[in-house]
Amino acid sequence: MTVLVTGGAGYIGSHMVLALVDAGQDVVVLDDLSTGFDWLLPPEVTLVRGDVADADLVARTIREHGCDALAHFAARIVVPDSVADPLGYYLANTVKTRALIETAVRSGIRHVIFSSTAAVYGEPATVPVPETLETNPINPYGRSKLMSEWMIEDAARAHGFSYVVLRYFNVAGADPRGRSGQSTPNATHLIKVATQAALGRRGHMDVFGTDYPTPDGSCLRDYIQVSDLAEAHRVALEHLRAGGASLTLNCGYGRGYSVLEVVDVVKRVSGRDFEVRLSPRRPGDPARIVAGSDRIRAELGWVPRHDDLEGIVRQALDWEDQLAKRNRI
Ligand SMILES: NC(=O)c1ccc[n+]([C@@H]2O[C@H](COP(=O)([O-])OP(=O)(O)OC[C@H]3O[C@@H](n4cnc5c(N)ncnc54)[C@H](O)[C@@H]3O)[C@@H](O)[C@H]2O)c1
Ligand SMILES: O=c1ccn([C@@H]2O[C@H](COP(=O)(O)OP(=O)(O)O[C@H]3O[C@H](CO)[C@H](O)[C@H](O)[C@H]3O)[C@@H](O)[C@H]2O)c(=O)[nH]1
Repeated sequence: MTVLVTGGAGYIGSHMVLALVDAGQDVVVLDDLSTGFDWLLPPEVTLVRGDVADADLVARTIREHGCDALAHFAARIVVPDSVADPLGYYLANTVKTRALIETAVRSGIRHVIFSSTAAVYGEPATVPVPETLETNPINPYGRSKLMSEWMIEDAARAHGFSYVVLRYFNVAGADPRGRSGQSTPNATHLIKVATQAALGRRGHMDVFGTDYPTPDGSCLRDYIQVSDLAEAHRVALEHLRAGGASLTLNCGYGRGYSVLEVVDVVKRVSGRDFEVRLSPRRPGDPARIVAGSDRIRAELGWVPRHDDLEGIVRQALDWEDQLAKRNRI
């Protein structure tokens, strides 16, 4: 029984690959390397380079590797880009997911784990957000992912596979053993940007919006450490393979930090000061989003081990050192 991991050469997918390999499981990665890196993968893992919408390639990969499960990470992920290029996002995240699920159904995949997002909730009136809250995405990225959730639910009902949809909140940090981390040179994620500023790899950073209805005026987010998230996938897969029911689960810790608080933590942990510009709001950003995390703990027995913002920032800084040592910046 092998797991097909799409987007496995990316930031989060590569941590899932490590979690599976550490647990002694067989994995094959399908990735077009558009934003991923083959050097993030452990040597024992096969990388098939190609597109998730290439039905022949996907069917052949599933057949040749004897895959029973699919973990679908491949996507475009930047909220403001999705506002600028909605049709590109619907193609990458919705149309291609439809094609992939069709091939998976035809090829006999039994279990699907799907990377969804807190962006499906949009601008919730209260936080933390339970999974039962009505979805109401406010940007094309969130809409593109919500449509995929619906397709997976409908296809599972019609074709008899089981699924876990995981709605990630803000993913951060790196593998504690230094094997992977956020490696995109022009990444837009807050903790990556702030650590690059701390290390002098950027001249300054911007805080996008200080007039939000939050305690300090900057946006609130729930930062989940990437190996804790990978572990959630591993236990979700175990649940499905044991015959467990399909589920939709938030992945977060249930506590929000503001952008300004995160910047302070990066300054404190790195011991470096850097220029922070208070800039206008970025399009598509909700003011605050924090996970209700009771359901994943109850349903999967998931126990996070890295719920500590300082530790997450330290891992992100350590990974930047690794990138420099490996000449990857
Ligand atoms: N990073 C976050 O904070 C966050 C939050 C919520 C949800 N997610 C979701 O998690 C998933 C992974 O995100 P990430 O942060 O690791 O991004 P990433 O860009 O590092 O990884 C995406 C991977 O998918 C590959 N890919 C993209 N399109 C492909 C295609 N058509 N065919 C084959 N491979 C393709 C890329 O090369 C890359 O390796 C995405 O589905 C994203 O929507 C991420
Ligand atoms: O240089 C920066 C980068 C970000 N931010 C702010 O920091 C917060 C977090 O921004 P990120 O870009 O790190 O993350 P997002 O909240 O926009 O989105 C992330 O989390 C979402 C779920 O909450 C989605 O799933 C998405 O894929 C993922 O990128 C936002 O308020 C953003 O405006 C800054 O102020 N300056």
